[in-house]
Amino acid sequence: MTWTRTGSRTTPAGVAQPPGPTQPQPQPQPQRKSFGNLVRLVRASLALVWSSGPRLFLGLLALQAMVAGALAGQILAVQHLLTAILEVADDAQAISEIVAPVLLLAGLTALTSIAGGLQGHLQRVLGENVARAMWRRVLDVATAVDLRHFESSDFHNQLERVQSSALTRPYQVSQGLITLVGSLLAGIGVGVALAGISPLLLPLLVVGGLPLLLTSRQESRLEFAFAVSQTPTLRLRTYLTLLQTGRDEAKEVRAFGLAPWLRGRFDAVYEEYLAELSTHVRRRSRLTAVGNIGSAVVLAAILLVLVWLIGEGAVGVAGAGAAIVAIRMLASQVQGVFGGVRQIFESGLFLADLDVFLALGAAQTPPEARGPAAPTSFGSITARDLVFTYPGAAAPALDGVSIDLRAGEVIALVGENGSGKTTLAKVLAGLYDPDAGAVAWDGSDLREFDRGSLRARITVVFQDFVQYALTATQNIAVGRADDPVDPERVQAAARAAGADRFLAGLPHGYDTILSRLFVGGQELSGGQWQRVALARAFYRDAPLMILDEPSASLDPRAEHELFANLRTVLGGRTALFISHRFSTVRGADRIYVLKEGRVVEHGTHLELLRRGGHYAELHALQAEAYVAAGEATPSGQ
Ligand SMILES: Nc1ncnc2c1ncn2[C@@H]1O[C@H](COP(=O)(O)OP(=O)(O)OP(=O)(O)O)[C@@H](O)[C@H]1O
Repeated sequence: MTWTRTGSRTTPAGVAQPPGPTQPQPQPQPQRKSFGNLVRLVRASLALVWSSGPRLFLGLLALQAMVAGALAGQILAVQHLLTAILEVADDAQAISEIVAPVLLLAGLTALTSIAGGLQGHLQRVLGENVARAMWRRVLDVATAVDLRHFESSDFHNQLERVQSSALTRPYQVSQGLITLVGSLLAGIGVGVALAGISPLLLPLLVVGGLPLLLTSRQESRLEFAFAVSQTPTLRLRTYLTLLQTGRDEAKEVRAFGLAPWLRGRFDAVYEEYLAELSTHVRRRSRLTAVGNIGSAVVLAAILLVLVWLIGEGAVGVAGAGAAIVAIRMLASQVQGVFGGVRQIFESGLFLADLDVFLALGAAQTPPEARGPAAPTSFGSITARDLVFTYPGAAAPALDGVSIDLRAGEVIALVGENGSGKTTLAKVLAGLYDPDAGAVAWDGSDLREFDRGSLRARITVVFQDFVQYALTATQNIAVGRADDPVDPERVQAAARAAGADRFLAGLPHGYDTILSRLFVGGQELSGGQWQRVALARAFYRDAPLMILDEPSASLDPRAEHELFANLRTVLGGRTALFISHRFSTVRGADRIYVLKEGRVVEHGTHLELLRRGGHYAELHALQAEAYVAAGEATPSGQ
């Protein structure tokens, strides 16, 4: 569904294009809405609401029509009641005449209230249905967009606005429309009743709503501009809240005594927001006051006209009483109509924002253009002249990198912090497309293959792998989330990663939840978690395995076992691993040494040592630490 084209680039063919991940996203502006845009917006919103709950939607419309009829009926009942009361004043015998209008008035009032309550319940359920439909779309986009978007603060601001403001808007458009139609129906009903008393009053009442319409359009623009300007502040506030309430952060906040400092920043950010909010609310209140004063002036004029009509004898006393009730009712219906228009207009501004976000998903490669499935195996992988720059970064993280992997090889990447190892791993895994250069499997560029199938052929263990608050089995089996869980393969993967023994010893074995966040959950140590992450990678069973510092948290014995058995466990699969420990790197078939985004050397451990370059220098620094005087052996040799 396309809402509007605000803020996005438009091709000559008129197709909305979202900004690329490396381009700064345009700051959304409150746009003037053309009538055509509003009609498109209303149509798209209605289609969404209809598809989310047609029966609920029809039910709401029926209730709205019922309320309209009941309101008109109330005016007539009031007029009859007043007439009957005046008759009783003249003739006490006429008291029985009062019963019918009283019962009618009571019945219609009850009907209006019951229908109103029911409407509230239906709206709640329908609103949730629509929200679910919108969540699906937003999550589809959030999980499919290029990883680079997540490096951009503009993207996060937009995502925040979509989640906090835009998701409920399609429903609000429909709700605004229902209110508008309902108020219009009720207004017509009451208007007809009022016209029967005095037709002169009708046009005056409609004019009474105009000041509100004019000011509420301005209010909508103010609201949207405020939401956009406050997104970064609100995100910072949420982040500061997380630091003070998060489980992982709690220990460091205490250890460093950060609470007062964090609270200070939190208060300052909140203070800033509250100050902006006060200014915004003052502006809105001024507009609301102007609109309402305008309406009140018109209403006073109408009442004066009514008094004049009574004086002229054009309206009787009962008619005047009923007219006063009708005027009140009609005034609120007119307000309802204009309120509905305002709601649609305001939602439109937010939906334009949502539209740009959803267009990011539309920019993903469509299924028919995804290319062939990646081959199930390869003879060689070649990366040539890779260049990659993170969005907003001044210098490239990879600057002309070339490496080769042959099937069955174990390749190591080494280099100082920030030299580009992890970035290279992500490009080789197809998570980032290089800005220049290419990665090819047996000569075919990775970009030619269907992304999903390519990812199925690669397994990656990141430095900051995810610790799922799921059972041990699920933590491993998410390695192949699309397949049914195979408990035997889960255990085999755990054995290969050295995780089998401690997982089997947990209170519920492999069914234990690996987090204390949930009842019966159990916490693991950092090294144990790393083995679980390795087991997940082994379970995935892909021909290429990329391991980013897989032994950083392992004890020396576990690390030794992992690398001593690596080739057996790999069973002919190709592995690329990143490590800072030369004891683990030395067994690799080939080592690539990165420095400032470039490969400066490559070869076997011995070749690189003999060369006496960067690798030999780093190796010597690490070796020195072990052979410092008096630490070499227990005997001091
Ligand atoms: N998400 C990111 N956004 C912007 N720049 C990044 C991002 N991640 C890394 N960088 C930058 O890219 C460069 C290479 O980072 P990379 O993580 O690839 O280094 P590395 O060799 O893996 O480092 P380490 O040994 O510390 O893990 C660094 O200058 C880093 O600051």
